[in-house]
Amino acid sequence: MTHATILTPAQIDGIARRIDRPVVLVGLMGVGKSTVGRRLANMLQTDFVDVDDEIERAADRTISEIFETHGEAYFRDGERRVIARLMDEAHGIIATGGGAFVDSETRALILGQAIAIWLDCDIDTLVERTSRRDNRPLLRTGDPREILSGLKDRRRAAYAGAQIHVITDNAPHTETAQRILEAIDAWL
Ligand SMILES: Nc1ncnc2c1ncn2[C@@H]1O[C@H](COP(=O)(O)OP(=O)(O)O)[C@@H](O)[C@H]1O
Ligand SMILES: O=C(O)C1=C[C@@H](OP(=O)(O)O)[C@@H](O)[C@H](O)C1
Ligand SMILES: [Mg+2]
Repeated sequence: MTHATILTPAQIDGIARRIDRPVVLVGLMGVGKSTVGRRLANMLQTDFVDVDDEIERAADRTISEIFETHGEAYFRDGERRVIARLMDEAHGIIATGGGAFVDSETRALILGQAIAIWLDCDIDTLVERTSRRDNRPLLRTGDPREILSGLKDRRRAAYAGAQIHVITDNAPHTETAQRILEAIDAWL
């Protein structure tokens, strides 16, 4: 289904001026947090930060290397620290990694200081999108579809804590970014 609404530059500008907090994208691997987040920041002419990129930069290692060398718990500690710092400094659009909002401390921090958007789409789409790159260590431990389905069940309650829920399905990046803006506009 196509979504007919196209926001005009003036409408986008109007929404941008009303956004008084950072916007944090949460949801499963492959839903589009990193790529749609960047598009959204471009549209709003604001800054974009990807938490995974910040962790990689701080550790001078890729996410896969961090998982291999130090394990997931170490990665989660870094993730918690990076988000706490970003919430202090924060503005603009922040893409989290899929597990970040599951941590209750991180979730509370984000909900207190930002607008959390849960991006959500069907498992088939997530499986297809995450198969394009081999950069998600959690999906290497078994069948990606089973892993993603299990994570969806286990994480749903945490993601549902976000103030805004946007179902993206197969809409292209720009359309998804526009839907997010419309949802923020309706929520503010
Ligand atoms: N709405 C979309 N339409 C088409 N492709 C998308 C969409 N969202 C994400 N993708 C693609 O799926 C892959 C994973 O997206 P990414 O933004 O890295 O997801 P996340 O950060 O949520 O794991 C990328 O190849 C990206 O271009
Ligand atoms: O869901 C998760 O636990 C993870 C998601 C990844 O980010 P994306 O959601 O951007 O793929 C990355 O943080 C890490 O591989 C763990
Ligand atoms: Mg990402």
